[in-house]
Amino acid sequence: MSTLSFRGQVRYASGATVDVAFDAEGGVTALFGPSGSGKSSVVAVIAGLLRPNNGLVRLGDETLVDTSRGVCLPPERRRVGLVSQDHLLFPHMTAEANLRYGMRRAGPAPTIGFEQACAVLDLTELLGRRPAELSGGERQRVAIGRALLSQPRLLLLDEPLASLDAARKGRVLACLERIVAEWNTPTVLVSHDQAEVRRLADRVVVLDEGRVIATGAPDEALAAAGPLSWRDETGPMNLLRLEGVTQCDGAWTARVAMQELALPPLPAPPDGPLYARFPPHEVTVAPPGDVGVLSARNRLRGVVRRTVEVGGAVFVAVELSADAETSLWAEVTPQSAATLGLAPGAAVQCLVKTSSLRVGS
Ligand SMILES: Nc1ncnc2c1ncn2[C@@H]1O[C@H](COP(=O)(O)OP(=O)(O)OP(=O)(O)O)[C@@H](O)[C@H]1O
Repeated sequence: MSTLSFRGQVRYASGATVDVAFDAEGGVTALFGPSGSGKSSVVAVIAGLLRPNNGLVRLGDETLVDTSRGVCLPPERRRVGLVSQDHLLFPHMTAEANLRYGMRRAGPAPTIGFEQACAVLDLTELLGRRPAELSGGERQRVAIGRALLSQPRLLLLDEPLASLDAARKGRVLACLERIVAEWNTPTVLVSHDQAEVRRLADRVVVLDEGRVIATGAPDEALAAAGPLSWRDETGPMNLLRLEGVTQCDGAWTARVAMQELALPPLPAPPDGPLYARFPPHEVTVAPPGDVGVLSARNRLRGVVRRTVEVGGAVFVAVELSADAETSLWAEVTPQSAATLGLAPGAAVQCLVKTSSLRVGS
């Protein structure tokens, strides 16, 4: 198993600096962060497309970059399989020829065979087609297959799902899950999608403004990184993984941290993991105990872990009882935070209207 040890500093002429260090020991390591946080710079340094001003990058016992000794291996000698958003398949070659091109770069004792890769990535029907005759998701699967067949010591996936719609995303995600389970090739996944990260990653490195602001298991690292990193395209967003989703008399419910959550109606029984998304400003914080009759059906009990003031609002991280791994953010005014005594250790309940929840994969 190749461990990636990354230390790199890049200073751009624009004044932007990326200064990042992390270790990735097998499994899937996600680089997560908002736009401009430095993810692509780190990928480019690992792949050999960008030489850092200072850096020491090692993969297993091989040194890819050591600026102090003037070492910077060219991309083709790194055995890093890169799949990026603009999957660069050869347009004049069929899917099969693209895949076999990947195999030409493999070492003498391949561990991943052609038929096996086609089966896992669902490519068998597509082999005779050229890239222009494939959908975005199909092209992405061929690109992943080609990278895998080159027997990389490290798979580098740079936002592999970014340009796909929800259905195609689900299909490629399922393929990635199978790849991880089948071969356990050490993988670095770049993403700004929390759900993707939680589903695939063993550990997360959260970047912001060119620095590492948290690392650890997905829930832990994302919670530690604070509300500004818990974003989707619409702004700060909570994301809770739902367990035991069931329907009874037309009402859908699920469990989160051993507590019950009432869900809005779902079109169909879930196929794969489901998440509830809701913005922190949709959460009402109340003291524990009876708060009387309210329209909000969801009352999640927890303990305040920390508070962060951002732009005149107070974001409160609440660790849900019975599962300290799961937390959510509530946004309140400084006045409410003071009145309610929202400080670390305070017991609270978080009221969330069912209609505020968006449920999806
Ligand atoms: N070629 C360049 N010249 C000057 N500045 C750059 C260059 N490439 C990146 N930067 C700056 O370096 C910082 C990190 O950028 P980087 O592309 O690594 O971030 P990112 O997290 O990959 O962003 P995105 O999610 O938008 O791709 C940003 O401030 C960016 O403006």
